[in-house]
Amino acid sequence: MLPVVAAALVDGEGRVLLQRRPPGKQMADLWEFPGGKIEPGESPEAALARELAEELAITVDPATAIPLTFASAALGQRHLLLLLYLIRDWQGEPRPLEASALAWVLPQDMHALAMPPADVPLVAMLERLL
Ligand SMILES: Nc1nc2c([nH]c(=O)n2[C@@H]2O[C@H](COP(=O)(O)OP(=O)(O)OP(=O)(O)O)[C@@H](O)[C@H]2O)c(=O)[nH]1
Repeated sequence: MLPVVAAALVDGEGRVLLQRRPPGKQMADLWEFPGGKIEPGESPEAALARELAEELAITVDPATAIPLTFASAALGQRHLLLLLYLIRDWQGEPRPLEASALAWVLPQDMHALAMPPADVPLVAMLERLL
């Protein structure tokens, strides 16, 4: 089981921040929610704040991360459990420290982007929940 946290960072216009995975990595060039693997002993919320600092250079208070939905999907030989949190408040301007690009996208417009298979049901949930 691979536990992963990811963030739906939502701006005042209901757009969600996506980042593009860089060339050379697994699932290169796909658009994903910022986030990553939970380290042993780490809470999901702490992992989320750490990943957002590492990937986007923003500061998030773990207590303000709102559990939104999750995805459960096979990922190679492993099984991915992706916990998606809603984040409406952060400090700093997101910068693509690890991604090749960032984009603010309405959920309804995400269908036009190539995303990991596990994210497809998450997009459908965002359309209904945001
Ligand atoms: N952050 C993120 N990861 C996702 C999404 N959808 C999805 O299948 N994943 C998968 O969940 C895992 C996330 O872990 P990660 O971001 O630390 O993985 P990575 O390969 O980029 O980092 P690594 O080099 O440290 O292993 C990856 O296998 C990634 O492909 C998503 O929307 N956001």
